[in-house]
Amino acid sequence: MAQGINGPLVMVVLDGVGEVDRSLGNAERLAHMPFWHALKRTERFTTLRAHGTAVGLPSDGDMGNSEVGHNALGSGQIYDQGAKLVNDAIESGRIFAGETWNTAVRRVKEHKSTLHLIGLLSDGNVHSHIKHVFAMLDKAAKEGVTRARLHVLLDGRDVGGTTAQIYLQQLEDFLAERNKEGNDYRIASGGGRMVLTMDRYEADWSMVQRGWDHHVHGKGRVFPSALKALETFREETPGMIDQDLPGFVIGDESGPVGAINDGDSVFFFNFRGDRAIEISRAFDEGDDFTHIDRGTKPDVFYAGMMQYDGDLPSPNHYLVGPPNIKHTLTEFLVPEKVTQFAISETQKYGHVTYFWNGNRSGKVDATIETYQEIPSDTIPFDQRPWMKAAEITDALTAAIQSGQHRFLRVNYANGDMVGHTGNLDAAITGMSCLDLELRRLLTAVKKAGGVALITADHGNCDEMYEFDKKGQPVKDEDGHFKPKTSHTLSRVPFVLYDPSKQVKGELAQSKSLGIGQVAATVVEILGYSAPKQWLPSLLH
Ligand SMILES: O=C(O)[C@H](O)COP(=O)(O)O
Ligand SMILES: [Mn+2]
Ligand SMILES: [Mn+2]
Repeated sequence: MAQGINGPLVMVVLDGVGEVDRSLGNAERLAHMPFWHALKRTERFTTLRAHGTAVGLPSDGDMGNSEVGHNALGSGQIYDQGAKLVNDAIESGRIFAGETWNTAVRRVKEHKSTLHLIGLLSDGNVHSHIKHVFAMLDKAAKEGVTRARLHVLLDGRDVGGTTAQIYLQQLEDFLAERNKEGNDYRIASGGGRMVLTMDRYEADWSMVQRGWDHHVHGKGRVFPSALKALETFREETPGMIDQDLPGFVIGDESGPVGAINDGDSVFFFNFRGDRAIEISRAFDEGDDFTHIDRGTKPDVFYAGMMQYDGDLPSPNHYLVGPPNIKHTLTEFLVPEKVTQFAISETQKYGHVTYFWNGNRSGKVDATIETYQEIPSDTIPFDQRPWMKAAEITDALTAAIQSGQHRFLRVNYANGDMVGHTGNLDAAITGMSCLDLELRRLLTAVKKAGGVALITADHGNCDEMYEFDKKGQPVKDEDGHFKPKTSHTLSRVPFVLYDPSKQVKGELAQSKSLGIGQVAATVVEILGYSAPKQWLPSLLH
C-alpha cells in the first residue's frame, strides 16, 4: 500500500479560468474573490501552459479547449489531437484513401445523389476547421461528385462573436469556383451552434431536433441564401452573437434546395466529439432511438470526421482515427484500488468523465468509480451565472464526508460557460459565486485531513474583451470594448492546498510547465511513482 496523504485528494478544475495579470476585462480579477485570491498568495502556487503544442494542438496560436485540456489532465501525456490528426490525414491524402470516403463517394455517384457536409463553419480549430471542408469538397469535385449540399452551424464561440459573414462569404466564393466547373454545390441549411444540432451530454435534445428538421427535412424559415438569412437576422436582432442565431433553410420556388434523401451520403465534419455524438446517433441508430422525432428517416451513408466515442462506439463510420489515449490516470489508479469520484453539472459532466478518460464514456471499474451529474439549467448562462456551483459543492462535500473516495475530481463550469456569453458582468457574478464554493469545499477538505489541487483546463473569462496584438483593447464603432466569447491563450493557475502540511516539496516554477504534468503530481501525492510514459510531476 502506498503511503501518500492521510485524507482524500480533491482535484478541482475551474473550467475556463486563465491566470492573467491584467484587470481590464478579466472576470477572475474583477470578481469579489477574497478567498481564492488569498489562496494564490498563501498556498503553494504556480502557473501552467494550457494551449497550443502543450496540449497537442497544431501550433501555439491555437487556444486551449476542454477536450484537449481534460485529455492532458486525465492522461498525463500529450497526444496529437483531432485538429492535427485531420490536418495530417489530409496532407498525406490518407483521409481520402480509406473505405469511408470511398464508400460515400461511390454511393453518391451510383445513385446520382447528393453529398452532404454538416458541421461548424469557422477556423476556430476547436470542433472543426473550414479548410477541412474545402479539402473535402475539392476532392469530391475531382472524383466526379457533381452535387453537394452544405449545412453550416454558425460559430461566434470559438471565433469572434459576430464573424459568421466572413466564413459564409469564404464558403460561397469557394462554391462559386467549384460551380464554374459544372458542379451544383450549395449551402442548404444552418443556424447558430447553440440553437441547432450541437448539443452535448444530452443537455437539450431539442437542439438536435431543430438541427434534424432543418438539415434533413429542409423544414425551417426559408431564405434565398445564407448571407441573406444572416443579413435579416442582424436587422431583426441587432447585437445577437452568431452562436445564438436561429435556424434557416435555403429554398426556391420548388422547395428546400438540400433536404437529405435516400441514397445520399452525409459527412459530419467536426473532429471533436462532445457536440457531435447526439446528431451522429440520430443518423446511425435504429427504430429504438426516441430522443427526437426523426419523421421519415432517409437511408443514407453517414460518417463522422472522427470516431467521437470509443466506448459507445460512435459513429459507425469515420474518416480519421482518434488519438489513441492510453495509460490514463484512471487506468493507473483502478488496479491500485484507489476509489474515485467524479462530479460536474451536465454541461461539463463528460469533461470529467469522457474527456478525462481519453474520450471513452464507460468506466474502467464501476465498483470503485462513482460518477455524479447535476442537471444544468437550459437557459443562457448569463441569466444564471451561478450555474449549479452550489449544488455541485453540496454533493461533493457529501462525497468527501462519506469517506468512501480517495481521489475526487470536479469541474466548475462558470468561468467557461458564462465566459462564452461575452457578458463581463455576468462572468464577474459567476466567478464571485465560485469564491464561496471554493471556501466551502476546502473547508470540507481540511476537515477530512485531505489535500486539494486547483487548476483550469484553459482560459476564457480572463479575457472578456478582444485585445489586439499589442495588448490594446479593441473597440467597436460606438467606442465600446468588443466582447470576446472564445477561449484564450492564457496560462492557468495551479494551487496546492495542503492545510495540514502533508505534501513535501515545492512546486516547479518555469515557463515550460504544462497541464499535462498534473496527473503525475496527483499520483505522487497519493504515494505512487508515476508511470514512465507520463510527463514529470510539478513537485520537486
Ligand atoms: O463547445 C464549446 O462550448 C466551445 O466550443 C468550447 O468550449 P469547451 O472546450 O470549454 O467545452
Ligand atoms: Mn473547458
Ligand atoms: Mn469553453
